[in-house]
Amino acid sequence: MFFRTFSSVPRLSRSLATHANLNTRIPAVLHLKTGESFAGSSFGALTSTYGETVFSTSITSYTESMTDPSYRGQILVFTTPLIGNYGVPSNKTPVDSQDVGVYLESEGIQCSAVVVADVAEKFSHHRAVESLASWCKRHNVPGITGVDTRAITRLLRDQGTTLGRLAVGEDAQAPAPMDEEYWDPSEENLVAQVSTKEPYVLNPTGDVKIAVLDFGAKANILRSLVRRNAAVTVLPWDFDFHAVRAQYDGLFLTNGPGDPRHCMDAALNLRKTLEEWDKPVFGICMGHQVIGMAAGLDAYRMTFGNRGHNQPVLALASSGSIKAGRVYVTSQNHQYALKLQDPFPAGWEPFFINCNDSSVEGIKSTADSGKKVWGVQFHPESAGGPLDTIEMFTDFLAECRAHKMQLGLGGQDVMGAAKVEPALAFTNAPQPIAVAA
Ligand SMILES: NC(=O)CC[C@H](N)C(=O)O
Repeated sequence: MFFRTFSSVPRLSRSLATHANLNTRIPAVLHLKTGESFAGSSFGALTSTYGETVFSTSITSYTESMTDPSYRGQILVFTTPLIGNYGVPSNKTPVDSQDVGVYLESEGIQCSAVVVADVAEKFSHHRAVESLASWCKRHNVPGITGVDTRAITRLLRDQGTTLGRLAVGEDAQAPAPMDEEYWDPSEENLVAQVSTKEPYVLNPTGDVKIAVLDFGAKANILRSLVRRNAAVTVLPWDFDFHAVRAQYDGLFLTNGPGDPRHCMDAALNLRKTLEEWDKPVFGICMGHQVIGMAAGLDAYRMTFGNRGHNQPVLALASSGSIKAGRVYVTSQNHQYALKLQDPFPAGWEPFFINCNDSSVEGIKSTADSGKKVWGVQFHPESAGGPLDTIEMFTDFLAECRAHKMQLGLGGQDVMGAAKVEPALAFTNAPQPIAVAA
């Protein structure tokens, strides 16, 4: 196989030598399945790994990105050259917050490895408790530094997301893996690995009951609901929501890693719910893709996806705080997207498109469909990224509250024949959910 080795950028190598506590004498090599190899130095865990090599253009928020479950199975290349300069905060929720239990986006680092031009071992931030290198080491995640991330990014942009291996220490001396040795995370159902195994409840005294199907939820999605006083029940991704729908005022579908085709059953279940239920439904990223598949749209794999905190999207329709014709700057992390088709399935319309590549960034139910369903490919909850679309959470909960009020006033069960179970007495402890007969 054609094999090229790119050496480190000299300027970066010199700056590396000034950092203490890195494994700077320990070699590391990033191999791409397409035949290129990039030699640098190890930081973080002294272990080798496989993954899907992707790049993110985010300038800050490396801790949030690395703990985002949607990055599961990915070797994350940061295009910003200096990463680690503000260290890593503790991942315990501050005592004044009763919400989600973690400060970052999940309990631990989710990506397989990180690729950084110039990792900073010296860090400075009032919240920082350790360096990026020591955090990676504690979570057994390897990193490589001193490589030309510009060259890697240009390759990935041209040839698309590419399977890779980060070889560390003695492994770095070994030849590049054979094609069949590369691990392809898209073959696996990564959602099943990261979703909660048991239902649990946050903020049980909230005034509106929201069920969350967890495909790999970022903590800030849960925080964004709880901070707007929703009582949030987080359910496993494959939970039979249809059977318990009567207990909730709205349904939320989260982000999640991997190929959305692994979630086709969830989409088919959702289709059943959407046929019989008119309460509000909101989905983000994987959740949006699941809504789209339920609506009859196809999902496809993009060349290199969109990852970064500076993706402009144009609103095509007005809804709540979103105004048609405005451009919102958004946080994104996805490899797949819904196909734009003409006409759209009956009862659905495009909501946003990406200003860079014209990909579908959102869909919604039409005003005359009698439904209140929204899906967005980007991340309104940010963490990291701009807060341009954060009020979509307020919009969603306002719709859930309005719907609940109508029910209260009319005293009618909108599900017709469906039997309404008495609300469960939830606590914060994980507990089984009663399934309506
Ligand atoms: N952040 C997400 O939910 C990503 C969704 C899906 N895994 C994709 O890559 O497109």
